[in-house]
Amino acid sequence: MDQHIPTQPSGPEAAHRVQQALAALRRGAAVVVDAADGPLLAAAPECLDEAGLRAFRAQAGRGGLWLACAAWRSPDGPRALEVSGLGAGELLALVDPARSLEELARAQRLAAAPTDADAALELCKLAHLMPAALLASSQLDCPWRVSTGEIAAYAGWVDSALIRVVEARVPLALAEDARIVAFRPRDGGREHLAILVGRPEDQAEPLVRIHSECFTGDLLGSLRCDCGEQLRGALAAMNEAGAGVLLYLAQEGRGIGLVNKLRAYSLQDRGADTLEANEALGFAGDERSYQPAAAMLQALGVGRVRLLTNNPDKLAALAAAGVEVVERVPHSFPSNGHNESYLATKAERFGHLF
Ligand SMILES: Nc1nc2c(ncn2[C@@H]2O[C@H](COP(=O)(O)OP(=O)(O)OP(=O)(O)O)[C@@H](O)[C@H]2O)c(=O)[nH]1
Ligand SMILES: [Zn+2]
Repeated sequence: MDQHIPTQPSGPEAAHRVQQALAALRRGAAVVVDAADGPLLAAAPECLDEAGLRAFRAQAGRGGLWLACAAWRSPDGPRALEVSGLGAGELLALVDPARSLEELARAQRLAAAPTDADAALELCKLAHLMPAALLASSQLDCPWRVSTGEIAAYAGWVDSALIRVVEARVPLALAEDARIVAFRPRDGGREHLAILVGRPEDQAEPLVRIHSECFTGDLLGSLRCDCGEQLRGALAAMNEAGAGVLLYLAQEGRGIGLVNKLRAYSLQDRGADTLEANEALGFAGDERSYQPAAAMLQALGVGRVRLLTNNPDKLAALAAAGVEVVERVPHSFPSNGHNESYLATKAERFGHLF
């Protein structure tokens, strides 16, 4: 048996193994999570077709197949369903967050998930897939293996350093004197961008905005949220003030990824609010880390800021990372006929200061 014994849970080699596992999951292949109780074979049901499921069964051998979902939790941990006889379409239907919870609860077929199911579910989150995993215990060889320690250490390792890659002048309609500096995460993932208006490094306390990517709001002008207005409003305020830094973080959907955000939207269309929708999918309300934002400010030599935000988490995260927030500058815009309840939920359930 190819028993993988990690020396360090974090570092380039461990990160490489995690990344290979993420890519494998996304194309429907099975990966092995080396856990305390032995190897656990895992695949993402949303990426499995019938052929993939057959291959999974062959790798799993004679043991049973379990389906775990981060949303199916009891106070004792994740729960799972015995799914040995089911087809790929049936598995997918079971993890459909819009219908499964209720049905499963009624049938009361949920049992305690195999040990270390959480690590497999975390791997799905890192792959920006739905946190649901088909699981089996396996003794067979598999080219993609990661340990639970490597999975746990991965996000922190990625966030702990950024590489400053390039700087270019990019005149913007709202701020002609603008530059973009790109910062690449340590795992070679998508770059975070700092948009510098004027010369913020020359100001004692420049305006700063931490903005998480929102494809729908920023680019398409979606009216479901306030992101587009916040983005453009921040650039205009910085232009007006003569300088500022807008950190554009590659953290779509508060860190759950665009596809999962669209899943959350579809749950919101059935009555959930933005927090409940995240939770029904098995995510926390907010899955972001502001470590990259603090690291970018430090790299840019900006240690004291006036932060454009309504989000208390951003204030706390910057302070904890050693960036002094001398002032919170409120950053709200009128509602538009589609985002009233989104804005109300931010105030009522996320503690946003309006
Ligand atoms: N999961 C999820 N993400 C959403 C939803 N609506 C918007 N987002 C994402 O939320 C993020 C926007 O967050 P920010 O602009 O940083 O706003 P904020 O956390 O409200 O904080 P401030 O605007 O600074 O007060 C973007 O990544 C959006 O894609 C939603 O309904 N569900
Ligand atoms: Zn948005």
